[in-house]
Amino acid sequence: MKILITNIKELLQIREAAIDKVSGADMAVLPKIDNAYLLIENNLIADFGTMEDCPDISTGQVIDATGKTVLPSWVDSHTHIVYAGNRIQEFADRINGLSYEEIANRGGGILNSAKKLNETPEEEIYNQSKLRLEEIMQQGTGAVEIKSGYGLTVEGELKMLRVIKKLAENYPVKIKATFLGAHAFPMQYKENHAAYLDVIINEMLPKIAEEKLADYIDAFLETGYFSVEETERIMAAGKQYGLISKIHVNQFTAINGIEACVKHGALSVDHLEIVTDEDIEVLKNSDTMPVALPSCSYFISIPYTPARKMISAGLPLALATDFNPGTTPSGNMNFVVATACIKMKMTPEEAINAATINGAYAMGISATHGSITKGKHANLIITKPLASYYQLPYAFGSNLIDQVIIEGQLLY
Ligand SMILES: N=CN[C@@H](CCC(=O)O)C(=O)O
Ligand SMILES: [Zn+2]
Repeated sequence: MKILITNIKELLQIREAAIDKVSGADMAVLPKIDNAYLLIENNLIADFGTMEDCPDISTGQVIDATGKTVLPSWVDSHTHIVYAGNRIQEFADRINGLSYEEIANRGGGILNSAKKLNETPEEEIYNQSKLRLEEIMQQGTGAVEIKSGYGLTVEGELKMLRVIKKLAENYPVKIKATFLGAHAFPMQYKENHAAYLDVIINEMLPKIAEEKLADYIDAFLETGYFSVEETERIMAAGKQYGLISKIHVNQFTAINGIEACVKHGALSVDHLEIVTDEDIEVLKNSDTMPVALPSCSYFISIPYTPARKMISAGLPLALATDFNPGTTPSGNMNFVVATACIKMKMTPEEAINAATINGAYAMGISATHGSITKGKHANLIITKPLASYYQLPYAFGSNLIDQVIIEGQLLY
């Protein structure tokens, strides 16, 4: 099946030669073709160029994109979209003055979601989660990483990962699964961390590996959650089963966690609301992708990742949503891109690079996703008519997406 998109006003993020990520000053460069066409064949990007060279196709579908922008679909490399129920009461509690930490200390937060998850049947969790997946696909996300971490029991974690597997089987969107058993200590292990690490390493991990349910491993490396040493044990154990780490770190405090993550070859370090000069130095000499989650900063009123400082130091940066019931009940990558421009002072070019090719790197899929490159998967956003692509972050509250193509399939 062929799809030919013609008269594209601006075709963004074209990369003739495949690249895996962009860093530092290169993040400000977003190559594009004006008045372009793009040809899809067998769900892959077969060709693209200026309209002067546009081929005729005798079979297939032609989409006229006059006035519209076409770009790679968003790659959301950090989400928790599989969960049960909601945390609306905690939202109200925060408005009334409680902090995220105070709510967690009262048994709310992650443990609240874990209780709900363990009480809810797998099919019901699937039905709730698929609505969130459908929503983000319509908002232009073509690839998404989904974490476990609301089970915190062997059965609960397996249940979440099975739901993620079923979503991956039933939807065209590219999904990677991350095991996050080390998301919080269940109440009964608060005073016995070693015993819960034993459950993660010796009970959960072997079963997850046996059923091939996870691609990556994660931990919440944070004061009051998992220490540097505990996270190092998790990363090392994951590696034994072929799971590279992607770690929650530096959300509230900087405790030299990034250095440990880099030492263990983490694919990404995520959150980074608090970043020290030493953290930046460590990241400079690594292949680890820093990932910022601006909707989380927005929703719980914590600092934004210091993007300007990091990019000026020559680092790459990826953007993701963190879609979860507690700190970010939104999976809208359009809002993330806009907020990165508005609050983190990233340019539109930097933000789009961060939400496409660098997101793909943070998911381990930049060989196949994240740019307009011949042979890559046809995951595309076709916008409504725009004055220029700057309108995407500028009109931050508008839905500017007209059509979405995921793995060669036109969604609507
Ligand atoms: N910080 C740790 N985990 C999630 C929040 C989880 C929750 O509150 O449910 C996050 O990335 O923000
Ligand atoms: Zn998260």
